[in-house]
Amino acid sequence: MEYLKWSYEDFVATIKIDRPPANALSSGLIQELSSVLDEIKPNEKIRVILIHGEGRFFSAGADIKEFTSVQSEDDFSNLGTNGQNLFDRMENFPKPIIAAIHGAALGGGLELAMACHFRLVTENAKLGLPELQLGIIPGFAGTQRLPRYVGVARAAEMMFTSDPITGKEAVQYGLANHAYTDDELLEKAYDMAKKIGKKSPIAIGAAIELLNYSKTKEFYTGVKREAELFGQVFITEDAKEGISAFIEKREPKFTGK
Ligand SMILES: C/C=C/C(=O)SCCNC(=O)CCNC(=O)[C@H](O)C(C)(C)COP(=O)(O)OP(=O)(O)OC[C@H]1O[C@@H](n2cnc3c(N)ncnc32)[C@H](O)[C@@H]1OP(=O)(O)O
Repeated sequence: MEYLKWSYEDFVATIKIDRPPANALSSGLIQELSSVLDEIKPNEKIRVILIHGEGRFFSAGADIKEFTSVQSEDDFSNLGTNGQNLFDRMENFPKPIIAAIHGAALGGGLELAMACHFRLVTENAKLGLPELQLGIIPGFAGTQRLPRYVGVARAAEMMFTSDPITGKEAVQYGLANHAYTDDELLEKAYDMAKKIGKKSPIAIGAAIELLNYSKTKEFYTGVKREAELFGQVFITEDAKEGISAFIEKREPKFTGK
């Protein structure tokens, strides 16, 4: 494993995202996460998964630098579908997955966290979907999951302004369950994971399946349309401008083309 470090103890697997400087979710990292889930699924010594990030952030999202090597609408759309599929698998995974978020969970980083069964945060963490700042749209099912947690109006504000909310606000809005100090986060998250690990894995698996019944057919129609538009928006001049502006560390100038 190049980008993930993981181990398990007390029925809890801890997966650390370790891809400096921002734990950006490259296609290689997404592939590794999928392989880790393959290993964890049959392992009876693992009943709960805790995901967190090494360094300053949980994850700053999909790897914007990798975007510059993607050429076509279809390739970009497929990149979105890959992430959507992994995150759907996580949400339906038979073992609970908890995200412990410090620093920032932005774009794909928040989409990853939203696919976990719940989120614990630090008070000052930044959570947001800033893709519109890049002239693109969220593409790992964030357009469908964020409104389920915070409501359509708040999701609209977060996406349209690209402004993140704090960990404290995330708890108020229902996006995260609890906010802790930086020092407390991992210990509290691990304690909670251990507590869940003492439950019957059969009952927990059944509870996860039942919780996911609230996901409607519209969700899957929505993520399919998200993948199409993710590709269509990516081939615009505005997307080239937004991504270049990020890499060149300047404000983008969008023209509507
Ligand atoms: C389907 C999904 C789509 C997406 O997820 S699109 C991506 C959405 N995410 C974002 O737009 C977030 C972009 N990043 C930021 O806004 C900022 O960064 C932070 C708030 C996370 C941190 O800001 P600061 O503390 O000022 O650090 P820094 O100098 O901007 O970043 C440190 C290094 O990390 C690289 N980096 C940050 N985010 C990404 C990313 N998402 N993809 C690739 N690289 C990233 C930077 O470029 C830089 O690198 P260097 O030190 O070489 O200049």
